[in-house]
Amino acid sequence: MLVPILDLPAAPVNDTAARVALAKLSLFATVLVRPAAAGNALPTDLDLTSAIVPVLVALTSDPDTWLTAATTYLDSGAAGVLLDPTPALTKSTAASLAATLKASGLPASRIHVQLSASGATLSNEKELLDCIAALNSAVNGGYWLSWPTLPVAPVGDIEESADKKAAFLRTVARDAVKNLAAATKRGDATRVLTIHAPAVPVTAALIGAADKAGINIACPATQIALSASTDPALLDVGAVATAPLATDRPDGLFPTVVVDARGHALGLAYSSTLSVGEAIRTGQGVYHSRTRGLWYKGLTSGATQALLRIDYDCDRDTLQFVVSQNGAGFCHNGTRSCFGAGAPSGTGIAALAETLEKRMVDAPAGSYTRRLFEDEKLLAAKVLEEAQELVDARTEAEVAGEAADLIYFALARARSMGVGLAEIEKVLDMRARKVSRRPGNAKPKYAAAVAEKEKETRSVEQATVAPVATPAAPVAAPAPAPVTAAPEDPTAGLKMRVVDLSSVSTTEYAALLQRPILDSGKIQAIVEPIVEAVRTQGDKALLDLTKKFDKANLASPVLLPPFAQHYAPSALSNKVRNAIDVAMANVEKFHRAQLEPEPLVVETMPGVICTRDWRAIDRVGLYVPGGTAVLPSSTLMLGVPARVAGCKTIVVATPPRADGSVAPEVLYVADKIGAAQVVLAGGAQAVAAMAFGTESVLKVDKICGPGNQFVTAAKMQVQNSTQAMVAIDMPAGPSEVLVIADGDSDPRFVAADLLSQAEHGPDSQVVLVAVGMSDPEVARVEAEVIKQALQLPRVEIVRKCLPKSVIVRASTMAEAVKFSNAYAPEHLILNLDDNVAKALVKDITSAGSVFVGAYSPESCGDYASGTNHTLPTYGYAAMYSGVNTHTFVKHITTQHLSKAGLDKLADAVITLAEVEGLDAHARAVAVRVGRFNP
Ligand SMILES: NC(=O)c1ccc[n+]([C@@H]2O[C@H](COP(=O)([O-])OP(=O)(O)OC[C@H]3O[C@@H](n4cnc5c(N)ncnc54)[C@H](O)[C@@H]3O)[C@@H](O)[C@H]2O)c1
Ligand SMILES: N[C@H](CO)Cc1c[nH]c[nH+]1
Repeated sequence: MLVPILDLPAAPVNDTAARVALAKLSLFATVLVRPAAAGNALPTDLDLTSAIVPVLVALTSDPDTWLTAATTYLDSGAAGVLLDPTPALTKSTAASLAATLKASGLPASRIHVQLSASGATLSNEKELLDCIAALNSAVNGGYWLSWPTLPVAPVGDIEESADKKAAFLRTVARDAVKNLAAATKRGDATRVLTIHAPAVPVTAALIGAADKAGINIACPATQIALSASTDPALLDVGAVATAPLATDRPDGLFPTVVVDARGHALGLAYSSTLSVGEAIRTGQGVYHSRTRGLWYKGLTSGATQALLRIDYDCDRDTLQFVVSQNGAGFCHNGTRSCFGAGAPSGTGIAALAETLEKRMVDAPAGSYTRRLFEDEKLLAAKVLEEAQELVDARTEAEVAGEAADLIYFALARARSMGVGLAEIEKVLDMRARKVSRRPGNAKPKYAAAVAEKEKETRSVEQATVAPVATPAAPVAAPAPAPVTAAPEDPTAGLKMRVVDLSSVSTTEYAALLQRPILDSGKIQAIVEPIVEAVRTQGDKALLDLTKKFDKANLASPVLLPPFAQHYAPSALSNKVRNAIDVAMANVEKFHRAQLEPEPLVVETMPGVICTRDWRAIDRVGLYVPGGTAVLPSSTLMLGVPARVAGCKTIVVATPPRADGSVAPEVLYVADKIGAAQVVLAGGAQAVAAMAFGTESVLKVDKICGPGNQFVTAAKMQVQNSTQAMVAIDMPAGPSEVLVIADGDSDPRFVAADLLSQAEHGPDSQVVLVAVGMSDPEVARVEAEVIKQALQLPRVEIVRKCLPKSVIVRASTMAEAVKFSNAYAPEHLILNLDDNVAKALVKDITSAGSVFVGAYSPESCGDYASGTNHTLPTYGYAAMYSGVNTHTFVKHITTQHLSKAGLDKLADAVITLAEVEGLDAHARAVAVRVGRFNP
């Protein structure tokens, strides 16, 4: 087939000639649309459905630039992009281009790649075949062969040859091109080789012969006459459009199936080169009547057709005209279709849309449809009502019925605003062509409404279950089911309990120090079989558990570096990369400073020298939580100190998303810390896999990182296993914060800090110690908490956390500090005047990390200030430190005693050995200092 090359004028592209040319050429061809300058944006209203847009690929630079350009063109609806690499591809650059493409997630079916021929004889055939082989897995659109120096083929030879295919191959394509065309098709048949050889005059015969060899021919659109022309130098558009066709009919016509935009057959007609040319030139349904010759459909009846597209059939002897039929219809009997009257535009949604379009004009006054169109409020209420009913529907029949109702009112709403089904479908088609995806989260107010509704349903369900337990009532009509439940209090679950330290008993005080966690026995009972399954069954159990808990069906439980190959570069904006880089730099600075530069050397007695030095732990496993939030910050908080310490093997484990992928932000950090693998698993199974190792997962010596109760329990369990021989950092469970504030603290800051940890998970706990605050001051904080919580997308998690949280009223700062030390919070925020807060730090004896003053929000420590955010929870801050560089090292001591030194120490050692009755110990000294002669 012919592929026209259309050069757009310089921006702004408002050139009508270019638009008209694109519209006409798109009727029968895929068009290469070249912006005036490479990479230029194209007008958003340009219909690119049949267009391929070139994108320059600088192989030696950051792929981000060309990937962004390609994504933008594909998002604007372009059928494809033609990647034009510089320098010309080699086998190895083709392989890395394929890897980049695969990782990018761009659809292979819309990717075309430019190859370059080097000379008249295609001397680089082997190289081109290698490139095609390397690219085929990532390229399913097609290949272009640019062949500037191809010798001019004798036009006459081609046109006059009886065997056009043979002539074509002899003079233009040669055997090498046949090979390329075959390689292009390998695997599936969708790819086509397109040759652009400017030195070869393009003729209809050339296009036809090439098509038979499975090759497209490209030529500038300016060489095609798109309106009536007598210029012999121009190609007739009808001739080039029908060039690939062959007919065995004696009259030389091509049978033509006529269908509407939905593919419903309207009838059968015949075409000739002349009629096809006229159809393209006029954009109308024009055919060749076997009795009357050229036939402009509807010229006399008014039932004209707008031509939407011309398709070729598989063996190139039949055409399909896709049209939009006007007037009565295609059939001479006045029906839409020659195959029976049928429904106006088919059935279902299309028929409904057409009925509504008619009703908009002719619905009688007072009819329901007329009311709907005229009463905007009624229509709006019906759309909302039907949407809710669809959400509430449970059985298949209910869902089908409610969806039908919603579609009816949605189409009525669109029609009343002048929007028809065609426009809606156009939007849907454009969206289907977009390659960059939005997260698709619901707006907070709708998410909250659904959660509320769920609660409502639960309470209705409970209410209907309750009567079972009550004595049987006398026979009576069943009570009517509640139609609508009373609206619930939106502040439900957002109030914290308030207690006053001055009035609590010792038992109550002790209870306030407890965390809202499940009974550890219960958790261990859940975790134990999981750990055991992974220990004994390795990968198989790991994959099964990942399917069960994370809904991901994986072929392998690990990803290998470089991890950038597992996500599209465009998935990670420069803004996010920069933020991660800033955070990593600060965390590295703080953790590098923790390294002990020199071994500790102490001469305890003359001639007795003791030293202590450190070595990195060889293999470490970093658990990065991923159940309810993606935590690249935890990846860097663990990975940076591990790398700074010099750990040789770093394994990262994180729960995969249901589609088996891992957040690109986590993978970006994994690459930066030099991780050896990313284990696609979460919870107890991930911990067990790293502790024992599996066929795919590397065994580690120490497991670090935070997680939910299951993760923490599994860490505690494997550290006790002599088979695992693995250490852990500490119990870093559900996040918690304790804020000490007084009457001068800004309630907005206090509330924001409490919520920042409350949003982590339902088992988190937040505590406010309010020092000397009056009732109105406490009330202001409570009101702020509610106000800010209601604005959070994760408000439903907050609702589960706050009822387990508490406001503790203390009379004095000393009382507050005493309580905080006993609670030993993971995070302690001193939201107080700077000087007061700074002075208080020395009194803090137990806390994971302290945030000093009103302008030190905990979030800074969570992400980027430099301190670590993996910290002990549950009160373990009383005896554990948070993760730091030392977490990833172990210490080794040495000693050296000179003869004189041993002489001096001998007495003490021999005496103590004798006290313990360990004579051999005593003799090991005595034999050296001449007190024992065996
Ligand atoms: N202390 C710290 O330093 C720190 C830092 C960051 C995050 N956190 C905490 O980490 C936690 C992350 O929790 P998360 O759940 O979002 O992610 P997670 O990755 O810790 O846990 C998810 C995994 O839990 C397992 N799981 C879930 N329900 C289970 C069940 N019923 N039985 C067995 N296993 C089950 C699944 O395997 C799942 O993959 C939060 O509590 C957060 O507060 C703590
Ligand atoms: N607050 C958590 C530690 O308990 C760490 C974190 C990660 N992302 C946000 N916060």
